Amino acid sequence: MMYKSYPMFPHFKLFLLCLFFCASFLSFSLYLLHHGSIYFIRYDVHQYFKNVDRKNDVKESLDHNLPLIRWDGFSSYGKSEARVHEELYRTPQYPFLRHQSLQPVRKLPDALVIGVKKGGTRALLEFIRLHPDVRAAGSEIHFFDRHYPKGYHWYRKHMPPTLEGQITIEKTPSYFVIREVPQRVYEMNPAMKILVVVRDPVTRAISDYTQVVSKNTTIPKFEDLAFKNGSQFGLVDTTWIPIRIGVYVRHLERWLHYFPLKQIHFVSGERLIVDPAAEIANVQDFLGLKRVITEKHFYFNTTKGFHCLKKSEGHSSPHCLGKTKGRNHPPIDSAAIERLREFYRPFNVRFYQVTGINFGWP
Ligand SMILES: Nc1ncnc2c1ncn2[C@@H]1O[C@H](COP(=O)(O)OS(=O)(=O)O)[C@@H](OP(=O)(O)O)[C@H]1O
Repeated sequence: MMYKSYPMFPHFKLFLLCLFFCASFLSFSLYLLHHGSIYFIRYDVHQYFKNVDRKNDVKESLDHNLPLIRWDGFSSYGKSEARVHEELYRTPQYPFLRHQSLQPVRKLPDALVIGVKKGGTRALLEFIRLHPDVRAAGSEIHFFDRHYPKGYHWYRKHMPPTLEGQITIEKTPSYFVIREVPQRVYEMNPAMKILVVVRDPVTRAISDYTQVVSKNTTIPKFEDLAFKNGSQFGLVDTTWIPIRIGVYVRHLERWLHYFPLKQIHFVSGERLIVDPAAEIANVQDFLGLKRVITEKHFYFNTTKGFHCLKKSEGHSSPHCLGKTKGRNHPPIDSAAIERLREFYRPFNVRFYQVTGINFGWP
């Protein structure tokens, strides 16, 4: 009788079971659609970079031209929520959000600090790398002068890992003066942003000499090296490298053969010492970065006699550049200094004309 009044009962039970599974599957799918797409996108990005890496291994391809992967992981959020998240994601103060979204990747540099030696290149690099959108190779890589035959793959391996939107910077001060370097940089990336810190060439030469003498106390006096034998500060020895480096316009002309002036930013080494925030503001503009590094990041250390950093990557406490930066220079005969100023003056004037900047060197 029971079976007669509910003839469909056994199938009905099955029907209910199916309904339960369908409902569960549907809600799980909806959940995935809402939250899970982020993981699929992240996986795609990861795969993309893996493929890029593999391609580079084989072809040494120019990965500076790789398109940036745009984040659209919030597309499944409601519109306003997506905007809020996207804003947070793009704000430099939230690197951890970025960190969650992309695999870091080593890229060839977007910008180079090419010189000049003893101009203040370390200070520039340490200051600009405070910016959350900048990653820098810590040491001088010397790719374009010493290690060029090792190829782009080798170079890229020496770059720090970056996240989307971050730029990579490398500094090797000898690049400015080595003949082959401009062409090599151009061939790798004609859009390379180039930074040069320049300093009064006489002070620069003395600084260079100070470094040499600190390693080898037996070398002759500065005056004996800077002038031809017995010329009594008459004939400047232009074969001596510390003198040659200071003829900036000659080196610059070689770079201008490959790069337009607007792609080269000049930093005044003197201003970098007295007002680092102002110089770094211009550098941030040149690199297309938000002005994040300001005077708040620096303090003047009276013992060192230079500006130091309140904190930086790898340092949570205030610190200055190392003791090889900001050394005392040996006393140099004033007549020798005057003669060197005379020697450099026409080259400096030409340099001001070419760059359109008067650096005000005496
Ligand atoms: N904040 C701060 N602290 C210390 N030193 C500073 C700073 N800003 C600029 N400078 C000047 O940087 C000079 C060294 O230049 P470089 O870093 O280009 O030298 S190197 O080519 O990398 O060896 C170094 O030259 P010397 O004074 O001759 O040692 C400094 O004058």
